[in-house]
Amino acid sequence: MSANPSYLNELKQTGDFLTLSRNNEWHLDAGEFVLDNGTCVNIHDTGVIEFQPAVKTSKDVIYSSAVHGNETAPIEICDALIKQIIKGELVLKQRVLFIYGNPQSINIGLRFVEENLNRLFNGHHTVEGVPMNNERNRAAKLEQYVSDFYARGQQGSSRCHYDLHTAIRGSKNEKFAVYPFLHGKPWKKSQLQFLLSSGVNTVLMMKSPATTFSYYSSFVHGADSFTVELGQVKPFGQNDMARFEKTKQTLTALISQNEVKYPDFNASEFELFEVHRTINRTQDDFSFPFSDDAENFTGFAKGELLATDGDTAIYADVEGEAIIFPNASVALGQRALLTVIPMDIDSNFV
Ligand SMILES: O=C(O)CCC(=O)N[C@@H](CCC(=O)O)C(=O)O
Ligand SMILES: [Zn+2]
Repeated sequence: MSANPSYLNELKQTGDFLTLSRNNEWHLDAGEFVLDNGTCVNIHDTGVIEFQPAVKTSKDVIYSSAVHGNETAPIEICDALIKQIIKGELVLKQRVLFIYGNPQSINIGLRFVEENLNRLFNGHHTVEGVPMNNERNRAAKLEQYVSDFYARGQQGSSRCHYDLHTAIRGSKNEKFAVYPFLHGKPWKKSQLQFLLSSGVNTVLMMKSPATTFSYYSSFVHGADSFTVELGQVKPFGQNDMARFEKTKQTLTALISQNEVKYPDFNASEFELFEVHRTINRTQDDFSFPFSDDAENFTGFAKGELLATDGDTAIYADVEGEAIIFPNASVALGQRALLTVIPMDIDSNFV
């Protein structure tokens, strides 16, 4: 590590960590400085910047975006927050680590470069017989940055990680979150209240382990961790940022206040779904019977065709089985579709 990398002066002036990361697609020398308000700024790598306020903190917060490079709204939100912090306009009360997952994929305006980064976490980056590539190396490093960040936190601090995305398709429920599989541990009403305050009233409960960034932080670090879908993919400049104001305010409050009070939990304010099944693409010849305009959360009647995988036709097996993240172009063996069904609030909530 260079004690004083040449980019520091400009970063202090502009706060533009996004451009710095985009100009250094896979590596940036580490650097550090202290803001006038006492907050320590640590740049760990390209796209990875940590802020440690001088005060005693109680939360270790991670905001990630650009795990998929074409999902720009979350990148714009994080860019604005980072600039405000570096310029001293937003004063922190909590530790926060911002991550731009895949800077090169931002530059090419695509979901990924060689391989979907969000299928490589929880150790899946390193598999015997599978050659490493930039995304596999990046997933391994991001896991390490997350581990180090949580390890340096105060004893007893609460841990959270919001991995911010946008969906490829339009969605009947514009914003929604994926609650990773908790292996039987209860879901938290306080987290649902945080999501509601962010403008997210729809949550999908996963039923099995995953290779996603949010599952990794949840499973390995016990963080309250979510994939948060904030609308539909759009190029930079075409996002209606007014639609993300509640999200930005709630993310801001979490890191700039000692304790945030949310209204009491009221089940009627949420739409909760459980994952009914995951349909993987196993054949080159994989297709959906519906158009690219079909939105996430579109329900199908029992017996209707959902997908064709080679010679296998897959039909809805319950009334109202609804589609999430249909993508016929995924790599063989990967998830091409999730289906969900409505879920009641039951005793597995605390
Ligand atoms: O709209 C789509 O098809 C994908 C949007 C997206 O990137 N979603 C995440 C969800 C991760 C999770 O299941 O927690 C992904 O597919 O990686
Ligand atoms: Zn995504």
